[in-house]
Amino acid sequence: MNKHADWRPGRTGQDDRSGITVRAATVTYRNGHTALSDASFTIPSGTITALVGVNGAGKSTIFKAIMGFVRLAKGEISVLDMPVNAALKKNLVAYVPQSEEVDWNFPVLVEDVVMMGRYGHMGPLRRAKKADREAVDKALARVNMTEFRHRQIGELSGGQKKRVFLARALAQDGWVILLDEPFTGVDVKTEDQIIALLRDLRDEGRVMLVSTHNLGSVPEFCDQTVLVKGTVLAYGPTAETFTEANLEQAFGGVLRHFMLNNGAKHEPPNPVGIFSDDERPLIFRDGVAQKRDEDGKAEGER
Ligand SMILES: Nc1ncnc2c1ncn2[C@@H]1O[C@H](COP(=O)(O)OP(=O)(O)OP(=O)(O)O)[C@@H](O)[C@H]1O
Repeated sequence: MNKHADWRPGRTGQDDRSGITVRAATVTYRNGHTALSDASFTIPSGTITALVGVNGAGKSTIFKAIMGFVRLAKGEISVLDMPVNAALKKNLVAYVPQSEEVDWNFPVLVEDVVMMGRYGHMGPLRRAKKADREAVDKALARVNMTEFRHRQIGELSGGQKKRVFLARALAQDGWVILLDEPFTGVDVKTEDQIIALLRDLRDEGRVMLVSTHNLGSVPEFCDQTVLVKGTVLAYGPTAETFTEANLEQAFGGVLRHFMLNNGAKHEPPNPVGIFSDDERPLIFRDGVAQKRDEDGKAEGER
Protein backbone atom coordinates (compact mmCIF):
# COMPACT_ATOMS: atom_id res chain seq x y z
CA MET A 1 0.00 0.00 0.00
CA ASN A 2 1.15 3.51 -0.78
CA LYS A 3 2.61 5.02 2.37
CA HIS A 4 0.55 8.14 1.64
CA ALA A 5 -2.76 6.41 1.03
CA ASP A 6 -4.06 8.31 4.06
CA TRP A 7 -3.81 11.79 2.50
CA ARG A 8 -7.51 12.51 2.97
CA PRO A 9 -9.36 14.09 5.95
CA GLY A 10 -8.42 13.30 9.46
CA ARG A 11 -4.90 14.52 8.70
CA THR A 12 -5.36 18.27 8.87
CA GLY A 13 -3.01 21.22 8.86
CA GLN A 14 0.50 21.51 7.53
CA ASP A 15 2.62 18.41 7.75
CA ASP A 16 5.82 17.15 6.26
CA ARG A 17 4.26 15.22 3.38
CA SER A 18 4.85 16.75 0.01
CA GLY A 19 1.90 18.52 -1.61
CA ILE A 20 3.55 19.26 -4.95
CA THR A 21 7.15 18.54 -5.91
CA VAL A 22 8.58 19.80 -9.19
CA ARG A 23 12.07 18.60 -10.05
CA ALA A 24 14.16 20.22 -12.80
CA ALA A 25 11.09 20.65 -15.04
CA THR A 26 11.49 21.98 -18.57
CA VAL A 27 8.54 22.73 -20.84
CA THR A 28 8.97 23.51 -24.54
CA TYR A 29 5.86 24.39 -26.53
CA ARG A 30 5.29 23.05 -30.04
CA ASN A 31 6.49 26.29 -31.61
CA GLY A 32 9.88 25.64 -29.99
CA HIS A 33 9.50 28.21 -27.22
CA THR A 34 10.89 27.00 -23.89
CA ALA A 35 8.58 28.60 -21.32
CA LEU A 36 10.12 26.90 -18.31
CA SER A 37 13.60 25.52 -17.82
CA ASP A 38 15.01 23.50 -15.01
CA ALA A 39 12.33 24.64 -12.55
CA SER A 40 12.30 23.05 -9.11
CA PHE A 41 10.22 23.66 -6.01
CA THR A 42 8.38 21.78 -3.35
CA ILE A 43 5.25 22.67 -1.37
CA PRO A 44 4.20 20.91 1.83
CA SER A 45 0.57 19.85 2.21
CA GLY A 46 -1.75 22.01 4.32
CA THR A 47 -0.46 25.23 2.80
CA ILE A 48 -1.42 28.10 0.52
CA THR A 49 1.35 28.96 -1.91
CA ALA A 50 1.60 32.07 -4.10
CA LEU A 51 2.97 31.67 -7.62
CA VAL A 52 4.35 35.08 -8.51
CA GLY A 53 6.06 36.54 -11.58
CA VAL A 54 5.65 38.91 -14.52
CA ASN A 55 3.29 38.24 -17.45
CA GLY A 56 4.78 35.41 -19.47
CA ALA A 57 7.02 34.22 -16.61
CA GLY A 58 5.62 30.69 -16.84
CA LYS A 59 3.00 30.51 -14.08
CA SER A 60 0.21 29.08 -16.27
CA THR A 61 2.75 26.73 -17.82
CA ILE A 62 3.46 25.33 -14.35
CA PHE A 63 -0.28 24.80 -13.84
CA LYS A 64 -0.59 23.09 -17.21
CA ALA A 65 2.33 20.82 -16.38
CA ILE A 66 0.79 19.85 -13.02
CA MET A 67 -2.54 19.18 -14.81
CA GLY A 68 -0.77 17.02 -17.38
CA PHE A 69 -1.89 19.37 -20.23
CA VAL A 70 1.70 19.88 -21.40
CA ARG A 71 4.47 17.34 -21.56
CA LEU A 72 7.72 17.84 -19.69
CA ALA A 73 10.75 17.81 -21.99
CA LYS A 74 12.80 17.09 -18.87
CA GLY A 75 12.27 16.65 -15.17
CA GLU A 76 9.39 15.27 -13.14
CA ILE A 77 6.43 16.35 -11.07
CA SER A 78 4.78 14.52 -8.22
CA VAL A 79 1.55 15.39 -6.48
CA LEU A 80 0.85 14.05 -2.98
CA ASP A 81 3.86 11.81 -3.51
CA MET A 82 2.32 10.25 -6.63
CA PRO A 83 3.19 10.74 -10.28
CA VAL A 84 0.91 13.39 -11.85
CA ASN A 85 -1.06 10.81 -13.88
CA ALA A 86 -1.91 8.77 -10.81
CA ALA A 87 -3.09 11.88 -8.90
CA LEU A 88 -5.20 13.00 -11.88
CA LYS A 89 -6.80 9.57 -12.16
CA LYS A 90 -7.81 9.77 -8.52
CA ASN A 91 -9.41 13.20 -9.14
CA LEU A 92 -7.08 14.76 -6.62
CA VAL A 93 -6.12 17.81 -8.66
CA ALA A 94 -8.68 20.57 -9.27
CA TYR A 95 -8.12 23.62 -11.45
CA VAL A 96 -9.78 27.04 -11.27
CA PRO A 97 -9.01 28.64 -14.65
CA GLN A 98 -8.35 32.23 -15.63
CA SER A 99 -11.55 33.86 -16.88
CA GLU A 100 -10.12 34.32 -20.38
CA GLU A 101 -9.79 30.56 -20.81
CA VAL A 102 -13.53 30.00 -20.59
CA ASP A 103 -16.11 30.43 -23.36
CA TRP A 104 -18.79 32.36 -21.47
CA ASN A 105 -21.25 32.16 -24.41
CA PHE A 106 -21.60 28.44 -23.86
CA PRO A 107 -25.18 28.02 -22.55
CA VAL A 108 -24.78 26.21 -19.26
CA LEU A 109 -26.31 26.69 -15.83
CA VAL A 110 -24.25 27.45 -12.75
CA GLU A 111 -25.25 24.15 -11.10
CA ASP A 112 -24.21 22.24 -14.23
CA VAL A 113 -20.74 23.81 -14.13
CA VAL A 114 -20.37 22.75 -10.50
CA MET A 115 -21.65 19.24 -11.35
CA MET A 116 -18.78 18.96 -13.87
CA GLY A 117 -16.54 18.68 -10.81
CA ARG A 118 -18.30 15.38 -10.06
CA TYR A 119 -17.75 13.81 -13.51
CA GLY A 120 -14.58 12.04 -12.41
CA HIS A 121 -16.54 10.40 -9.58
CA MET A 122 -19.33 9.13 -11.88
CA GLY A 123 -19.61 6.14 -14.18
CA PRO A 124 -19.31 6.38 -17.97
CA LEU A 125 -22.96 7.48 -18.34
CA ARG A 126 -22.39 10.42 -16.01
CA ARG A 127 -25.58 9.87 -14.10
CA ALA A 128 -25.57 12.01 -10.95
CA LYS A 129 -26.28 10.17 -7.72
CA LYS A 130 -27.49 11.59 -4.42
CA ALA A 131 -23.90 12.04 -3.19
CA ASP A 132 -23.08 14.05 -6.33
CA ARG A 133 -26.10 16.34 -5.89
CA GLU A 134 -25.25 16.83 -2.22
CA ALA A 135 -21.65 17.71 -3.07
CA VAL A 136 -22.89 20.33 -5.56
CA ASP A 137 -25.32 21.82 -3.01
CA LYS A 138 -22.60 21.98 -0.38
CA ALA A 139 -20.06 23.53 -2.73
CA LEU A 140 -22.51 26.20 -3.93
CA ALA A 141 -23.40 27.06 -0.34
CA ARG A 142 -19.74 27.29 0.62
CA VAL A 143 -19.09 30.01 -1.98
CA ASN A 144 -22.45 31.76 -1.32
CA MET A 145 -23.78 31.06 -4.81
CA THR A 146 -26.81 28.89 -4.02
CA GLU A 147 -29.30 31.55 -5.12
CA PHE A 148 -27.59 31.76 -8.54
CA ARG A 149 -27.69 28.03 -9.26
CA HIS A 150 -30.26 28.27 -12.07
CA ARG A 151 -28.60 31.23 -13.80
CA GLN A 152 -26.61 30.94 -17.02
CA ILE A 153 -22.90 31.18 -16.22
CA GLY A 154 -22.42 33.90 -18.87
CA GLU A 155 -24.85 36.18 -17.03
CA LEU A 156 -22.74 36.39 -13.89
CA SER A 157 -20.22 39.03 -12.80
CA GLY A 158 -16.50 38.27 -12.89
CA GLY A 159 -16.35 37.60 -9.14
CA GLN A 160 -19.43 35.36 -9.25
CA LYS A 161 -17.95 33.32 -12.13
CA LYS A 162 -14.77 32.82 -10.10
CA ARG A 163 -16.81 31.55 -7.17
CA VAL A 164 -18.65 29.08 -9.42
CA PHE A 165 -15.36 27.60 -10.63
CA LEU A 166 -14.14 27.45 -7.07
CA ALA A 167 -17.35 25.56 -6.23
CA ARG A 168 -16.60 23.14 -9.08
CA ALA A 169 -13.19 22.43 -7.48
CA LEU A 170 -14.87 21.93 -4.09
CA ALA A 171 -17.48 19.57 -5.57
CA GLN A 172 -14.65 17.59 -7.11
CA ASP A 173 -13.14 17.33 -3.63
CA GLY A 174 -9.74 18.11 -5.12
CA TRP A 175 -6.97 17.76 -2.59
CA VAL A 176 -4.61 19.95 -4.60
CA ILE A 177 -6.33 23.08 -5.93
CA LEU A 178 -4.66 25.22 -8.58
CA LEU A 179 -6.07 28.74 -8.89
CA ASP A 180 -5.01 30.84 -11.87
CA GLU A 181 -5.38 34.52 -10.91
CA PRO A 182 -8.50 34.11 -8.77
CA PHE A 183 -8.57 37.79 -7.76
CA THR A 184 -8.48 39.44 -11.19
CA GLY A 185 -11.66 41.45 -11.72
CA VAL A 186 -12.89 40.63 -8.22
CA ASP A 187 -13.90 43.26 -5.64
CA VAL A 188 -12.19 43.41 -2.26
CA LYS A 189 -15.15 41.84 -0.43
CA THR A 190 -15.19 38.80 -2.73
CA GLU A 191 -11.41 38.60 -2.54
CA ASP A 192 -11.66 38.45 1.25
CA GLN A 193 -14.34 35.73 1.01
CA ILE A 194 -12.14 33.68 -1.32
CA ILE A 195 -9.16 34.11 1.02
CA ALA A 196 -11.27 32.98 4.02
CA LEU A 197 -12.36 29.90 2.07
CA LEU A 198 -8.77 29.09 1.04
CA ARG A 199 -7.73 29.31 4.70
CA ASP A 200 -10.47 26.83 5.66
CA LEU A 201 -9.31 24.48 2.90
CA ARG A 202 -5.73 24.79 4.11
CA ASP A 203 -6.82 23.90 7.63
CA GLU A 204 -8.39 20.74 6.20
CA GLY A 205 -4.88 19.82 5.00
CA ARG A 206 -5.35 20.63 1.30
CA VAL A 207 -2.75 22.23 -0.94
CA MET A 208 -3.51 25.48 -2.77
CA LEU A 209 -1.26 26.95 -5.44
CA VAL A 210 -2.44 30.45 -6.39
CA SER A 211 -1.02 32.53 -9.22
CA THR A 212 -1.55 36.21 -8.52
CA HIS A 213 -0.43 39.69 -9.43
CA ASN A 214 -1.97 40.95 -6.23
CA LEU A 215 1.31 41.26 -4.37
CA GLY A 216 -0.14 43.15 -1.40
CA SER A 217 -2.25 40.14 -0.42
CA VAL A 218 0.50 37.53 -0.60
CA PRO A 219 2.09 38.07 2.85
CA GLU A 220 -1.41 38.10 4.32
CA PHE A 221 -2.65 34.70 3.21
CA CYS A 222 0.13 32.71 1.54
CA ASP A 223 2.40 30.65 3.79
CA GLN A 224 4.71 29.81 0.90
CA THR A 225 5.82 31.68 -2.21
CA VAL A 226 7.30 30.47 -5.50
CA LEU A 227 8.92 33.20 -7.62
CA VAL A 228 8.96 32.46 -11.33
CA LYS A 229 10.86 33.93 -14.26
CA GLY A 230 11.31 31.30 -16.97
CA THR A 231 12.46 29.07 -14.12
CA VAL A 232 11.94 29.09 -10.36
CA LEU A 233 14.08 31.86 -8.83
CA ALA A 234 13.21 31.12 -5.22
CA TYR A 235 10.66 29.21 -3.16
CA GLY A 236 9.90 28.61 0.50
CA PRO A 237 8.11 30.29 3.41
CA THR A 238 6.77 33.70 2.35
CA ALA A 239 8.59 35.49 5.17
CA GLU A 240 11.91 34.27 3.74
CA THR A 241 11.11 34.33 0.02
CA PHE A 242 8.98 37.40 -0.51
CA THR A 243 11.81 39.83 0.01
CA GLU A 244 12.57 43.09 -1.77
CA ALA A 245 15.72 41.60 -3.30
CA ASN A 246 13.87 38.55 -4.70
CA LEU A 247 10.99 40.66 -6.00
CA GLU A 248 13.44 42.97 -7.77
CA GLN A 249 14.95 39.92 -9.41
CA ALA A 250 11.57 38.50 -10.41
CA PHE A 251 10.04 41.72 -11.66
CA GLY A 252 13.02 43.91 -12.57
CA GLY A 253 11.84 47.22 -14.02
CA VAL A 254 8.32 45.93 -14.55
CA LEU A 255 7.17 46.69 -11.03
CA ARG A 256 6.39 50.19 -9.97
CA HIS A 257 8.71 50.52 -7.02
CA PHE A 258 8.89 53.55 -4.79
CA MET A 259 11.20 54.07 -1.85
CA LEU A 260 9.93 56.68 0.57
CA ASN A 261 11.82 57.96 3.54
CA ASN A 262 9.38 58.74 6.29
CA GLY A 263 10.85 61.87 7.77
CA ALA A 264 14.30 63.30 8.15
CA LYS A 265 13.80 63.30 11.92
CA HIS A 266 13.86 59.51 12.01
CA GLU A 267 17.39 58.33 12.74
CA PRO A 268 18.41 55.95 11.30
CA PRO A 269 16.06 56.50 8.31
CA ASN A 270 13.06 54.18 8.22
CA PRO A 271 12.56 53.47 4.53
CA VAL A 272 9.19 52.46 3.15
CA GLY A 273 9.20 50.46 -0.09
CA ILE A 274 6.05 50.14 -2.15
CA PHE A 275 5.83 47.49 -4.87
CA SER A 276 2.85 47.54 -7.16
CA ASP A 277 2.05 45.02 -9.87
CA ASP A 278 -1.74 45.27 -9.65
CA GLU A 279 -4.54 46.76 -7.60
CA ARG A 280 -3.17 46.15 -4.15
CA PRO A 281 0.35 47.41 -3.48
CA LEU A 282 2.84 45.56 -1.34
CA ILE A 283 4.42 47.70 1.35
CA PHE A 284 7.76 47.00 3.00
CA ARG A 285 8.86 48.77 6.17
CA ASP A 286 12.46 48.25 7.13
CA GLY A 287 12.57 45.39 4.65
CA VAL A 288 9.60 43.55 6.17
CA ALA A 289 6.53 42.90 3.99
CA GLN A 290 3.46 44.32 5.70
CA LYS A 291 0.26 42.38 6.22
CA ARG A 292 -3.14 44.03 6.00
CA ASP A 293 -5.58 44.00 8.89
CA GLU A 294 -9.29 43.26 8.41
CA ASP A 295 -9.97 46.88 7.36
CA GLY A 296 -7.46 46.55 4.56
CA LYS A 297 -4.93 48.82 6.26
CA ALA A 298 -1.27 47.93 6.26
CA GLU A 299 0.60 47.62 9.55
CA GLY A 300 1.66 51.09 10.70
CA GLU A 301 -1.36 52.76 9.06
CA ARG A 302 -3.65 51.85 11.95
N1 LIG B 1 0.56 27.26 -26.19
C1 LIG B 1 1.69 27.98 -26.23
N2 LIG B 1 2.53 27.89 -27.29
C2 LIG B 1 3.66 28.59 -27.33
N3 LIG B 1 4.07 29.44 -26.36
C3 LIG B 1 3.29 29.58 -25.30
C4 LIG B 1 2.06 28.87 -25.16
N4 LIG B 1 1.49 29.20 -23.99
C5 LIG B 1 2.32 30.08 -23.41
N5 LIG B 1 3.40 30.33 -24.19
C6 LIG B 1 4.55 31.20 -23.89
O1 LIG B 1 5.19 30.69 -22.73
C7 LIG B 1 5.59 31.76 -21.87
C8 LIG B 1 4.97 31.54 -20.50
O2 LIG B 1 3.58 31.72 -20.60
P1 LIG B 1 2.59 31.52 -19.35
O3 LIG B 1 1.19 31.61 -19.90
O4 LIG B 1 2.99 30.32 -18.62
O5 LIG B 1 2.93 32.82 -18.49
P2 LIG B 1 2.24 33.41 -17.17
O6 LIG B 1 3.31 33.60 -16.17
O7 LIG B 1 1.08 32.55 -16.79
O8 LIG B 1 1.72 34.82 -17.67
P3 LIG B 1 0.45 35.73 -17.22
O9 LIG B 1 0.82 36.40 -15.93
O10 LIG B 1 0.35 36.71 -18.35
O11 LIG B 1 -0.75 34.82 -17.14
C9 LIG B 1 5.18 33.05 -22.56
O12 LIG B 1 6.29 33.55 -23.25
C10 LIG B 1 4.09 32.60 -23.52
O13 LIG B 1 4.07 33.45 -24.66
